[in-house]
Amino acid sequence: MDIYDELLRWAKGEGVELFGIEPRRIPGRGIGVVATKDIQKDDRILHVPTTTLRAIETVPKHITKNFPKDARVHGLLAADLALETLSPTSKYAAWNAVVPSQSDIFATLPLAWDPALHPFLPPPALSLVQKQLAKFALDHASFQTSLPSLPSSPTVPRDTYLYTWLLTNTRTFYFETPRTLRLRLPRDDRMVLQPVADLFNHAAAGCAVSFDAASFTITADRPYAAGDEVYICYGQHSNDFLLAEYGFVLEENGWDEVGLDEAVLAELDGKQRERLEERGFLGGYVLDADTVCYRTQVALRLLCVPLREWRRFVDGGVGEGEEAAQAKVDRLLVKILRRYLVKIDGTLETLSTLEVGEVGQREMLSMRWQQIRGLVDKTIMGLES
Ligand SMILES: C[S@@+](CC[C@H](N)C(=O)[O-])C[C@H]1O[C@@H](n2cnc3c(N)ncnc32)[C@H](O)[C@@H]1O
Repeated sequence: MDIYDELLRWAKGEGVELFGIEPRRIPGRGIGVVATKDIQKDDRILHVPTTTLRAIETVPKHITKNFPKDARVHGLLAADLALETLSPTSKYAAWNAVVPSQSDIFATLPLAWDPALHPFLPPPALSLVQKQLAKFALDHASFQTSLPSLPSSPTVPRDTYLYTWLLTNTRTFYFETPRTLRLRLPRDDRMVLQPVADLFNHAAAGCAVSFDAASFTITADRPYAAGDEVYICYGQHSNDFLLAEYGFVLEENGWDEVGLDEAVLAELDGKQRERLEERGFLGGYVLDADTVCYRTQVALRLLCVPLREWRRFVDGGVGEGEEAAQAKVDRLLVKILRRYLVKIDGTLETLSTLEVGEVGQREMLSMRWQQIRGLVDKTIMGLES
């Protein structure tokens, strides 16, 4: 019996039901879920009882009681995995056997890459990785403090905990349990691990995931032919988000966007930044395949029109010289984006000769910067036409 059959046998015993799908190895994406027969739109394809979930409630008491009262669910689930995976008699052995290995996780997740590669992440991805590092440091400190009080005082290397922490980060679903609600945990920490449902890969549009107190259900969003990979959508995420949080980028991603803070903020002096801050418009500048965001328009307009006119624009008023003002903003934007293209090309050039990290990691970074270059280029062409 292979590891997937073993997982399905175990899952069936837990009440998990699969309808016309099965897990399969997919080149470049680890494991994914594939249709074993033709599936119609709205067909129910997976049903997972909430009793199978690994949640804050299922973390053994001897672990939770040694963690601080306000410990994050993420940190607790990772602790449970790190301690339980070490045990050969794990109740979750069938699930443990199919999840990505430590070396796979470390190769794909930027947080675990050689830090010398971090400056080459696009700024929005870098900012997410820095936030992850801060959260990991807190969770790891709690974990280390708790180890001596656990039965047999185990020794768990930092890398083992980092592995289970990242595994948790890439495989959890949003779910409200009685305890996450009672403790009023932040939304991003209302997480559960969901064996089998966690085998679905992501696409910009995918099957619908719904849940209630009793179960999670996944329903086909469209027809699938036998042999097709079936996806869910982890959220409306840009490729920078997917890279930082999940370690991949999509070739086709209608939710993709390019962060422009670096390029736009460089144009602003201290007073201008202060003005934008006062009105809630400092930073968060992005463009996507179709538009440059309103926040960017507000920031650049400050550089193009007298203050009184800018204030009227921010307040939603349109003055007489609106067309001329917008033309000025567009010209400035083209100039800024052209400068940004030069910077992107420099980054791509450096990446092509860099020797830190793994080849696959540098290729992933180059691919992402090429995507960003494509979106910036497209925007310039749109503005100039
Ligand atoms: C919830 S798991 C999905 C199952 C996973 N492929 C596995 O082997 O166990 C999420 C991970 O799957 C991979 N993944 C998901 N969607 C992907 C996609 N569209 N392309 C490449 N990798 C993807 C990433 O490594 C991500 O961190």
